[in-house]
Amino acid sequence: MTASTSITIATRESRLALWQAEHVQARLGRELGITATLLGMTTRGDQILDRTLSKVGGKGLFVKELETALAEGRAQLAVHSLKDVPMELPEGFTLAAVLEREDPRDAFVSNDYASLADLPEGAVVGSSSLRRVTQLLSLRPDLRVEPLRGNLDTRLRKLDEGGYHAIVLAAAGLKRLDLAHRVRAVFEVEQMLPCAGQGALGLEIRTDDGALAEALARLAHMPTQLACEAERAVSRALGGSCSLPLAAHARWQGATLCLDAALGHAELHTSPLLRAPAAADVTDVASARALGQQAAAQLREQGAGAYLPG
Ligand SMILES: NCc1[nH]cc(CCC(=O)O)c1CC(=O)O
Repeated sequence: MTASTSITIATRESRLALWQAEHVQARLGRELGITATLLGMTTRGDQILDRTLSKVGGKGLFVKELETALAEGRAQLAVHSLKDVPMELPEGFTLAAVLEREDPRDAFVSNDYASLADLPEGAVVGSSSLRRVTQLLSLRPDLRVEPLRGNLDTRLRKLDEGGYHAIVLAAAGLKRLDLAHRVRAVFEVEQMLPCAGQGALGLEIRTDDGALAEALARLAHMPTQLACEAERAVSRALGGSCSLPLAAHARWQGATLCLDAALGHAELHTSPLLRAPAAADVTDVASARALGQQAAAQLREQGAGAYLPG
């Protein structure tokens, strides 16, 4: 790619998606000399607000329309929150780079309470994420967890309208939108293990676009990319479905990647969580994925089979 190259970035139109696309647009210009324009699109995932996404087709709903734009040549690059990207991309598409991760943790957001521990008995907490629901109930079985969908602004508005005592959101999204002041407490990862890829951005392109792949590789942050490879491999090894209450988070200690995975029961949200800690020296994608597969195997040994949807 030359300095005069210009491309189109396909993006969803939520404030967060646009922030992320503009962030990548700025980096393309600054670091690679590539001019990019944005193509905003509405996806099915943005339109379905009344049902839990896992029941209507899951994460893929946020990326399909963007992939169609890539396939038809209306755009060359799609910017995604990595956690919304399915574990297996359709034939013809590839993740060219994963960018350095923002804070991967979940945040406790409330107008009246400083932390989860402060919530009164039986308080109502908003979340539609099975991963968050199972972990919340394992920390505080007395809570009532109620569905909460929509983009970040919508979810905050529903909190402010009084529908919930508190809600749980990704810290990364709130920080990116200058909403960090809404965070009352950040969950330590041991308490509320994040989902695979949380806080990271994934850059998706057509597999046949070799020149763009080569250019984007320079934006990749390898420690994040390998950590996310390990996290995503856990999910892939368990079937890759987003209707699983599955958490996977990896951290570096020197050259060692420390991966934690937690699985809740797909239907009985009060069943105890299964946990698999695993660690290995990781140097490349293959060793990162092997670590994720090892954690998934540990979950299976603990009885994950009975936790997976039938
Ligand atoms: N599922 C929606 C979604 N996708 C990415 C983020 C936040 C940013 C990120 O985790 O990268 C969010 C909001 C949330 O989970 O609270």
